[in-house]
Amino acid sequence: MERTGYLGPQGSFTEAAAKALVPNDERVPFRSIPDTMDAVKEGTVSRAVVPMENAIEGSVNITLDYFIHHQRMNMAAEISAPIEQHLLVAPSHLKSWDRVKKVYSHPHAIAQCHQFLRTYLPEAEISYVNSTAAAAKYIQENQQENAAAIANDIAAEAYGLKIAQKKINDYENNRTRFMLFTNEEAPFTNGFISAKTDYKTTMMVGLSSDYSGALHQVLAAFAWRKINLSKIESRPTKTGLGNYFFIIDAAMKQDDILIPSVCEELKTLGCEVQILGSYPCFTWEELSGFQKEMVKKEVT
Ligand SMILES: O=C(O)C(=O)C[C@]1(C(=O)O)C=C[C@@H](O)C=C1
Repeated sequence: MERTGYLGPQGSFTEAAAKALVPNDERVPFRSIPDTMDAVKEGTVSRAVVPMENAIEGSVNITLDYFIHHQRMNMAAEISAPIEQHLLVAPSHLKSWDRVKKVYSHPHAIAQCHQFLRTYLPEAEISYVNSTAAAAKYIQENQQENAAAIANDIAAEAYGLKIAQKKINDYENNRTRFMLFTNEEAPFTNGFISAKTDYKTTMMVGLSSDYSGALHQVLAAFAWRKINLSKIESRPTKTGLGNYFFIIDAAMKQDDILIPSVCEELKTLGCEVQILGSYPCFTWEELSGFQKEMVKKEVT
């Protein structure tokens, strides 16, 4: 059985994503995103699931930066999952939830509920912790504190908390993309890959120098081959102000013709190019549908 690390503790969104993506693995919680990724390099686990991007707040920069600068592995699979944030309190604070003095959660969860907090808890101090589930666990362990956590219903159940306010994220259709990283070279399998499975190939591109139209030329290499890009993002190289590289997600599986020829063209332009992974992309809805079907088959 494979061991998969995830941003814990139990009850995090990341745990739910890992459970859907690799249901048969032994899942091991870690206390931070870098710790989860380090565990793969150290061999404690063979793969890691961590949050990558949220529909409201954008990229999880610590994941991207730690991966690029400190812990290079393969991007091996993606799962996107719906995210519903709730305000959780200890049972004794249920009626007085609007008088809590402090709100704990992961920075991304706080950002997803920014307007809610401004409107209903404008005086509350915000305290950032490593994950939504870590916030819920903290409230359970410190019930005397007049405080709340932003987390999901699984965490509410796991830590004996009450949902004081449901669905407090400021925008509907809240989703997060989670990435499975591994050191293994073999292609990812979880038994759910079919001919209909979508793939992405993620590339890191550094421009040779700052000249007008440089990015346009990079994008043209994809455009004339009719390769659809699902995301392009710039991140600092951390070598000086204004120095950036681009992370480009091409909506296709790595092949023998198109992707290698894009790389060649970009290199001819003087760009540095690295392929960070080519991986299947799942949704939580499709995987939980598959898993329900399997349970039904086992029962009948
Ligand atoms: O997995 C969790 O519970 C987390 O706290 C992480 C995280 C994230 O970093 O995006 C995961 C999903 C939600 O978007 C909010 C927080």
